[in-house]
Amino acid sequence: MSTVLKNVCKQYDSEKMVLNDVSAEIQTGEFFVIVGPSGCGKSTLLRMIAGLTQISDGEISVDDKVINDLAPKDRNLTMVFQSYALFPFLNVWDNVAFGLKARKKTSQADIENRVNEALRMVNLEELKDRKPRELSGGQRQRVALARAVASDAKICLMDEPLSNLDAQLRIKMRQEIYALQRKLGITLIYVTHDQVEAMTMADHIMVLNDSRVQQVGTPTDIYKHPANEFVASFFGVPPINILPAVKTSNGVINVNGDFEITIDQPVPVDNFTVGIRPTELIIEKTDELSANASIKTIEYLGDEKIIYAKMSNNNVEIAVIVTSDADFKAYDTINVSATNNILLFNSDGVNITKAEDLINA
Ligand SMILES: Nc1ncnc2c1ncn2[C@@H]1O[C@H](COP(=O)(O)OP(=O)(O)OP(=O)(O)O)[C@@H](O)[C@H]1O
Repeated sequence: MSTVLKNVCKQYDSEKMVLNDVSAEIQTGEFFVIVGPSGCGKSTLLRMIAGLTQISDGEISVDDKVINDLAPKDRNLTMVFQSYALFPFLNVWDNVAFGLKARKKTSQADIENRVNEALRMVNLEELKDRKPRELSGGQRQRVALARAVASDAKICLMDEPLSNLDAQLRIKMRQEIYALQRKLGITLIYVTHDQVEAMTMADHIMVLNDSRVQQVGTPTDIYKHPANEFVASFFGVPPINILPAVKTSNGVINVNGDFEITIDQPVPVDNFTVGIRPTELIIEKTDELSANASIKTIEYLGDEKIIYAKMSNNNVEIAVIVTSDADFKAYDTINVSATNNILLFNSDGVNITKAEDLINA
């Protein structure tokens, strides 16, 4: 049982393709996150699943039934928008009950039970008589969530539901949405541009960019085995360092003309780049003559420091994470090297770390 997107495409009028050949399988009961930079087509894809936007080509099916031409109300799903979409003239209770009442299929007693239970689950029982304007952003978001909880839809779609909240509330609501999804066992398809939200909540993540799916996988997969340079750079703060490299001898590569790494895999001959996470770079203070980089700025993050440095060749900038007691300051000259826990990308940006064709070469 699942929601399947098969070669889904979208083109608005004569504009360029907004979504090109999008395919994925979303399992029933999973937390599925669609993530990507602004304008990559996330909301369009969600709206197509909801039936609010027509698809140009391809197929969307739920439990083996194609739903391309089904009206939104017949799709057995509920949607939480970024703007919450609450009715300003209705109080909290009536906002949550609205969809159930409109469907006319549910008895009054059932409506009351479900609305009360939904309000209890999102901790809003006390505020049930208030109007949306008398609520904080987080409370409004909870009303929108309660509405989704009260419906008996098996699939819930959320479009950047936390983007209007401050950082602390976002973390709290993130945990609440995650707990609710687990408790209710619904399929949740969640759109965000925030890689941390994607990483912390998803069972599976779809990464979109340039109108195409870059990768679908678990958070661990996506972080450890990114399909390409884009995915590698999208996840991780600060982002992975992407540096030019050349092969010097078997198993040894020279990075940016600055330092060498011995790796345990065959190395491509032509142009390639290496991806090194900020935790995998090693730095030590040294005198100017033997230095291959100098520190520009340092950010203190409590337990850690992020060191931003400039390599001596090509003005390439790097970010390194060190423990907060490491003794570095701006303008120090340093020697940079790296562990061999790195990624290799070919000239098209495709991840070729441990690629079969290299191993068999
Ligand atoms: N109704 C429309 N008519 C024409 N073009 C549209 C329409 N809706 C969206 N687009 C275009 O489609 C592209 C994808 O938009 P969409 O809103 O799906 O992206 P997004 O990834 O959700 O972006 P954001 O994170 O900024 O909300 C954009 O270039 C946008 O301008």
